[in-house]
Amino acid sequence: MRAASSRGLGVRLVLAFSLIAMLCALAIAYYVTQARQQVGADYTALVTDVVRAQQDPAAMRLTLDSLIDRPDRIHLEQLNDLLWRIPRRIEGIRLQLRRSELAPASYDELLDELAQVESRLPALEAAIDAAAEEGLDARGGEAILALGLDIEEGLAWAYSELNELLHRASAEQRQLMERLALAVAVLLLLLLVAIAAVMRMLFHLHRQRETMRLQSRTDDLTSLGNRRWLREAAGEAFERRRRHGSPLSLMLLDLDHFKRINDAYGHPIGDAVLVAFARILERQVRRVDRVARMGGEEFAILMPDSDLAGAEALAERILRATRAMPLPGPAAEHRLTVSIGVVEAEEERSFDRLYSRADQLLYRAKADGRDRAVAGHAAPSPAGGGVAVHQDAGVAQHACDGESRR
Ligand SMILES: Nc1nc2c(ncn2[C@@H]2O[C@H](COP(=O)(O)OP(=O)(O)OP(=O)(O)O)[C@@H](O)[C@H]2O)c(=O)[nH]1
Repeated sequence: MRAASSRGLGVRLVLAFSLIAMLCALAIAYYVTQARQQVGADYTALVTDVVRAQQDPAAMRLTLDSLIDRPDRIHLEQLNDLLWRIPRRIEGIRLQLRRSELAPASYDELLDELAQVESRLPALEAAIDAAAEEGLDARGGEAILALGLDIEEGLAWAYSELNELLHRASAEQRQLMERLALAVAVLLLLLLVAIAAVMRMLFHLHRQRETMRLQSRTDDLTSLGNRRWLREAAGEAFERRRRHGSPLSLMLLDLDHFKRINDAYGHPIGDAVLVAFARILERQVRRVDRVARMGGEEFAILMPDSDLAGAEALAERILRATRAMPLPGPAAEHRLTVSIGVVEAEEERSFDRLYSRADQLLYRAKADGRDRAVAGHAAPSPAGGGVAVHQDAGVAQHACDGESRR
């Protein structure tokens, strides 16, 4: 009974713990994935734009070189295209930087440089327009080259610094997120450990309570159930009888002249006899029967699904087994006998009333000479003194056997 309920709680605790552990594992996995994706996505977009923008100074340098080598209208147009594209790129990067998590102090200088580049663009644009209208002479070419190189240099420096800043920030943020993820994982792990400890404690408490409950229902000497345990078992048996109408019998057993064993061989031998008798009873009964020590040298057997005839048959076997029972140590020569009262539940609905009837029959068995079972119906006699007893023939025969052995 104890093992089953402890196992039930154990299974429930393990299931609950597994569920919590699974949820924690899912939460960690989700958090780490999200954190990584988030960081990567933010800087990837900005870095991509910066890398694209870095092509502008390179293109500017190339176009200027081509223009100097071979002054041609097409190079002027290419420069014009660049002048149209550069401010848009700068504006896009400026917006993204301001929206980013980067500290403004880390990129303000770079934005200043880009602003200066932007401020130089109209001059270059004017020089290109002039060259386009009036033709490119040596002075115009030098002016375009000087202005263009200035812009190219500013852009190249600003974008390269920006690129480095983004890589550094990205690496730092990734590291930070990894540390955060680790911290969360450790916290969750600690939480799991705490939950496991609480569950373990609950499980132990439950087992302890079960053990105490069991101890309070167990007879220390024989390890049989005690009176309280039998009363509870009887409650269930009466309930089953009420629901299914199945028979229910009770047998009370009291060892005969047990005091003599104690007096002759000492209390420890008396204890050993009680234990040996308990084992005899356990061997004789069915699995559904409930054997208890009611106290002293008195025992009881509750027999669910057993009518009076079945109970008498069991009493008969017990009488025989008790007589044949070898007693321990110095008491080996001594023969033990037992007196038994057997009843089947009738109108009564409580254990106490059933017990009281069985006790009356046990009393009769003792009074009639011991080493016998008296079974049947016992009720206060009309005169109010004794008990009315129906005896089964077989059991009555044993009573005679018992008498003849004296
Ligand atoms: N060794 C031992 N003796 C016990 C225990 N509990 C009760 N007894 C003894 O059992 C004896 C019961 O004596 P009685 O009530 O006179 O009954 P009896 O000698 O069996 O005589 P009848 O019942 O009339 O046949 C007493 O000596 C108690 O001390 C126990 O746990 N161990």
